[in-house]
Amino acid sequence: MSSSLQGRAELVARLRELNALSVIAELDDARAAEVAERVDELARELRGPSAQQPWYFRPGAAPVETGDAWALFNPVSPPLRMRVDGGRATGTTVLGPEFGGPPKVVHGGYVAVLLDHALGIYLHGVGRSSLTAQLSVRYLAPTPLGSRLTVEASHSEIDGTTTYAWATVSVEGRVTARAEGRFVLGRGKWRS
Ligand SMILES: CCCCCCCCCCCCCC(=O)SCCNC(=O)CCNC(=O)[C@H](O)C(C)(C)COP(=O)(O)OP(=O)(O)OC[C@H]1O[C@@H](n2cnc3c(N)ncnc32)[C@H](O)[C@@H]1OP(=O)(O)O
Repeated sequence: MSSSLQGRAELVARLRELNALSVIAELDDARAAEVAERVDELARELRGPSAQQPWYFRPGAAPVETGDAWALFNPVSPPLRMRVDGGRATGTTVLGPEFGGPPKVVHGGYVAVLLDHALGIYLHGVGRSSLTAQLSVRYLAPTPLGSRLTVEASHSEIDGTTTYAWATVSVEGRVTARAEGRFVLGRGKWRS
């Protein structure tokens, strides 16, 4: 990664930490307001004309594998980098307190994001870049915060422009959530 992109990645890493600390730090309201003012000072430096789309969508802007740009450079994405190999996509991640729903448990919506993202990267990796048409998630056990999660995705059937695919989230070999879905080949720039 070029040094300028390391700067981008570092900015996002610090923002992630700030997100996490904002939900766990012991702060009274006055101290929280003080910190907010200092964060706003920083934001003022960045305000001004900016693109509508994330910078990493510009052609050639982010020389990293597809999907990694989202994980590395978007501070509200779960930090999940997937590898597609041997008919399967696999990745691992640890989600911090900012992704929490019930105490100590990953919010179900973020679990669905992990599954959908893994499926998107898998389909792109096998040359079938698709949009999610339908996704059904079975939450089999609570997905813990702060533990190493393994995310896997693959497909079961192809029917014309439709791919039926599945993904799982596991912790220590135990599946906590499984998604099955229907994905339709994207049009235009999505069509690979
Ligand atoms: C640096 C760069 C980084 C880049 C990162 C990139 C990776 C990012 C990865 C992250 C990505 C994360 C992933 C995301 O976030 S993807 C974003 C979330 N998904 C969407 O926004 C999709 C919105 N929907 C659509 O655009 C269209 O409705 C689609 C494209 C889905 C279908 O369009 P269209 O209707 O024109 O297609 P068709 O007429 O050829 O139908 C085909 C077949 O499909 C059936 N069908 C259709 N819809 C549905 C439905 N809703 N449920 C069930 N079935 C449905 C339909 O009946 C037909 O079946 P059959 O009659 O043949 O049996």
